[in-house]
Amino acid sequence: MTPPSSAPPHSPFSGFFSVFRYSRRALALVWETSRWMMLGLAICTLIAGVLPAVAAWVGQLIVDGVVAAMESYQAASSPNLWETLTPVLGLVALEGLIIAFIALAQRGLSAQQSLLRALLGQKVNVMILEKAGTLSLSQFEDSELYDKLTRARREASTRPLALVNKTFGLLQNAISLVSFGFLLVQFSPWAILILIAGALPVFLSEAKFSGDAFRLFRWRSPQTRMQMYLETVLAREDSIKEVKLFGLEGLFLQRYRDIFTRLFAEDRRLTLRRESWGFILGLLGTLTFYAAYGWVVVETVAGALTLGQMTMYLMVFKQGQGALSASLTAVSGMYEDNLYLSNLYEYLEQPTETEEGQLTQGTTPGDGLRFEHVSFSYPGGSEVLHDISLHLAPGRSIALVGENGSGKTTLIKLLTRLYRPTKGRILLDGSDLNHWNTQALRERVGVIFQDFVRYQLSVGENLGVGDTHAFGDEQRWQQAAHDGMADSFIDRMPQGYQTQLGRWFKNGQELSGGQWQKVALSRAYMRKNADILVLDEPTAAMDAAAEAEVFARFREHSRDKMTILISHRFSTVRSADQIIVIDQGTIIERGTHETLLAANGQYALLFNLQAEGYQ
Ligand SMILES: Nc1ncnc2c1ncn2[C@@H]1O[C@H](COP(=O)(O)OP(=O)(O)OP(=O)(O)O)[C@@H](O)[C@H]1O
Repeated sequence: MTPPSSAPPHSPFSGFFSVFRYSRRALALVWETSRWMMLGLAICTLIAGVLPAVAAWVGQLIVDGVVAAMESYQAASSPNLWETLTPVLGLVALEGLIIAFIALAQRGLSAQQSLLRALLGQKVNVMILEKAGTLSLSQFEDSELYDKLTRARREASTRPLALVNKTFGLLQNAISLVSFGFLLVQFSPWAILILIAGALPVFLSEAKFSGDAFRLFRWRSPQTRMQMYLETVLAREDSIKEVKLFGLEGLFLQRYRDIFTRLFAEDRRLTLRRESWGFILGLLGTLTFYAAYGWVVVETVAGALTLGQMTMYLMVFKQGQGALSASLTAVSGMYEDNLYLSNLYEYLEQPTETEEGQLTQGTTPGDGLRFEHVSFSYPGGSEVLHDISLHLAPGRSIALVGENGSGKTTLIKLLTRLYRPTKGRILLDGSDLNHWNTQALRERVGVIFQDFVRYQLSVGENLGVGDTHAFGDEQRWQQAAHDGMADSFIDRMPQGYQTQLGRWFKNGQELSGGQWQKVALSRAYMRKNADILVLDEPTAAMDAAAEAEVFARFREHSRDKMTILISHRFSTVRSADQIIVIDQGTIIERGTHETLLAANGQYALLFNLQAEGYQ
């Protein structure tokens, strides 16, 4: 399989520097999250960068001081041990102090990093969720975008900080290196070259393998998503019932294991290659270090260096090499973080539909709703609605009837502008829906879809979501529950409207299918200003008596509203002013119950079929 076209170029180093474009944004993100902590990080980094070289230099002074003290002590006629030792002990104390400061700076770094990680994780997650709120339904149904979202959520909340930490780590090591270089150059400029030559190969291999790791991660994201999905199905209360009854655990677990085995094989291959190359090239670094070691020893024996200088150079070499390879690894790690961050920004920069309309009122108030030659195809799919025209005036009702998959719900999605027609137009009060302000439009529509959401919130809040302005308004809940016939069972619940629903949280109560439907219906009644009421299969789970009463109330409530009702039960739709029969996306019949029966077409056929079933 080939990686997707959006993957970075294959050659390990082409485009290497271009990916650093996200570093600046990551830094800006951290800066916005907490300026003080970023400054604190910078200061601690500076201290932790400079002090090791100072410690090495003081180390040299100590060794040379000890040698000088030994000589002067032995040469003196009346040696005073304390007097001879005082300067050296002073240096030892200074070294101890420096080391304590380095430890303090490092603690400061790790404390600020862990606090920043929490703040930044929250900030990035909020950014991801805010963006999710601006995406259209069709974008959500696009699997590529969904992949981007999953990838962004999985990794990107930790990556910005990782990038910033590495940037600071790099800075710290660079400062150390410059100060080490300053000491080392006095020995020989070649020593610096040896240091660099030893570390370069490891860096190049790291850069290549981190690019490979990223491409792997990106390419496999549909499989990872399938794994996450299987985890959900196997471990969530809403699916476990069916999983148990059909005995699906073994089947799904096997699929879960198979995906892991495949992914793990790839991981193992990459890890082994990465580490073997790292080891081989790392050996080169060790070799150069010991070459330099030998050189310093030779120079010391030859008398060109003091014992103190030898100790210092060896320390500087060792630490310098460590700092150099750490900086180079940080650079390749930054490359990796940048690649991951590109995910986040790709997702955040996903274009959203521009809000075209500003209308909060139509040009012909009172005209109602009109579909004019509307056709529609889902993105990438074939046409599911063909040339639909209809008119619904205030105070009137329409019922949509048709087989499964004929396009009834799709029509509602167009009306609520979750999708836009591919041909024709939809008018509300004489103005094209596209010209309406989305919020003004949505406030006019109260809709319950068949797959309404069962929120794991209190029963009152489950009603309140119907009108965000009255989300916590208990009086409005009660009124809506009364209208939707949910009040009688809510009153019997242990904590009334405060009763927690669902099983996710402590003391959560589960409702029956019909009770949930009454909650959903009441939720639609929360929308007091809505003058278009849409009920998509609102009573499928209710008993016959409840259904009859629901519709009696519904008619009463919707006297001056426009109502659209979708139902497979003919007893429900027969009282609508106009019944529209849809077949494979086309309107094939329309009229009242009586005229359609008289016409003896599809409606009459289906009605009689259902009536027979009841006899
Ligand atoms: N999100 C989607 N993406 C692509 N195709 C879809 C989508 N939703 C529905 N369809 C297709 O559109 C057609 C109409 O579906 P729709 O849900 O409107 O039917 P319906 O009449 O409401 O059916 P039912 O009575 O079963 O609820 C179906 O063929 C379905 O496969």
